[in-house]
This record gives sequence, C-alpha cells and structure tokens, in this order.
Amino acid sequence: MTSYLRSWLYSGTSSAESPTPTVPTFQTFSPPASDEEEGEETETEQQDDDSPPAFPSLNSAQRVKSSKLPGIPSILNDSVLMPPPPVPSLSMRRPGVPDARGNSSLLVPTTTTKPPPKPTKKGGGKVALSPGHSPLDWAALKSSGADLRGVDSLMRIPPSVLKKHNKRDDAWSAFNGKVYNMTAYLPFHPGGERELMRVAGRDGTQLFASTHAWVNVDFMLDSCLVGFLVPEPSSP
Ligand code: HEM
Repeated sequence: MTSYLRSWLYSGTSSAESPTPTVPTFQTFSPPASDEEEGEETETEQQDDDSPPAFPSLNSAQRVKSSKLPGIPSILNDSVLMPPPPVPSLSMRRPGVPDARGNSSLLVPTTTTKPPPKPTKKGGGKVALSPGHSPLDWAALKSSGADLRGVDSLMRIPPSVLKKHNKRDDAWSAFNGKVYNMTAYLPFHPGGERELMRVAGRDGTQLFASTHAWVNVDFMLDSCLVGFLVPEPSSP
C-alpha cells in the first residue's frame, strides 16, 4: 500500500514538474564599488569606461564636413576665414592727423599749421576793463539810484540837439528811437570807450546791431535814458 501510494504521488504530478522535490537556492551578490552609483540603472560597461568622450562629437558637423555630405553646412576653418586687418603702425600715427587710409584720430592736435590771427590795430574786440568796471560793477552802479541821466525829465530830442552831446564827458546816443546818456557807461563798455564814442552825438542803432544785436541796450542803459529821438522840427 505504501509503495502504491508513493508511486501514485510521484506519478500524478504534471510532467513539467521534476520528480524530485525542489530545494530553494540562495545567491549572494557583492555590493557595488561606490555608493554614488547605487540605485542607478546604468549599464555596467559604461561605469567602468574611463575614456573621455570623443571631441568633436562623433556625429558633429566638423566631422561631417570632411565627408562633404550634401545639405550639411561646412564649418570654416582658419584657412578659409577672412584675414585679420593689418596692425596699424603706431609709430606713424600723429594725433589729430588722419592716416593714409583716412582714419582720423579723435585726439586734439598738438599743434596747428594755421598761425593765430594777429590783433588788428583797428580794435573790434573785447578790451581789458579797468578795476571796478566789470559788468557786475555797472549793474550795481545803475541800480544804486545815482543820477546817470544828467537831465531832470525825459525830453524830445531832435538830431541837432543830439549832435551837441558828442564829448567824452557828455556822450549821448540814440538806439531804436531812445536817447541815452552813455557818459557813465563809457569805462564799463567791454568793447572799449573808443568804439562806443563812434556813435556819440548820433543814431547808433545800425552800428550797435551790426556789432552785437544780442546785447539788450534798453536793459543795460535803462537808468541813462534822457528822452526820445524826434524828427527835426521844420523851420517856420
Ligand atoms: C551804448 C550802447 C552799447 C552797449 C550797452 C554795449 C554793450 C556791450 C556789451 C555788453 C558787450 C559784451 C558783449 C559780449 O560779451 O557778448 C559789448 C562788446 C562790444 N561792443 Fe558794445 N555796446 C554798446 C555800443 C557799442 C557800439 C556803438 C559799438 C561800436 C562798434 C560797440 C562795440 C563793441 C565791441 C567791438 C565789443 C566786443 C565784442 C566782442 O569781442 O565780443 N558797442 N558791448
């Protein structure tokens, strides 16, 4: 009976099963070489490869260039690049003078070939004012309340009357229809007394405008106003 049961037990299983009972086996694994690579699913053959990557990359355009494949732009190398510009010779440079190719230097020229204009004896420029006669001094004087007119009230002044006031100590002139006593202003004039005396005793509107139209004569001589220029009265 026992032998029968034993034969029935072993012969009743499927043919895939081994006739002998399977014994579980245990495999031992050695730990990875370093902790960093732990858990990474990288291929073991790459971890061990210490050789650097190919440069240029194996599929790079540089490598393709040599094969002259259509559609892939070739990369320029030093032999086909535009040559660099020539180095300018610094020793030939002169400040302010353009070089042979017309490149000008922004530096101020050290000298100029044109001599400075000689001062003319005729004048026409600014003069050195004597101490105490600056524009500020004149501004202080004219607003000091000092009598710079020399007249009690504003007058109607015909050219014949104006003509009499043509001396240094009594200089009148007309500008834009207004007559001013310029006597006090003479030593303050930046253009000099001589220039100012050219219009003494007459209408100086034109000469004034041609010299410095930007100067506000009405403001500068407001306290020197003596009257208004009127036409000569017709003789009866
Ligand atoms: C009474 C009327 C005048 C007044 C108030 C006056 C005032 C002045 C002033 C303020 C300046 C300095 C201008 C500046 O720095 O830009 C000046 C310069 C000058 N003025 Fe008169 N001026 C008068 C009449 C004249 C006249 C009649 C002449 C005749 C030519 C004259 C000739 C000059 C000249 C030559 C300068 C120097 C210009 C320069 O180099 O900048 N001025 N004057």
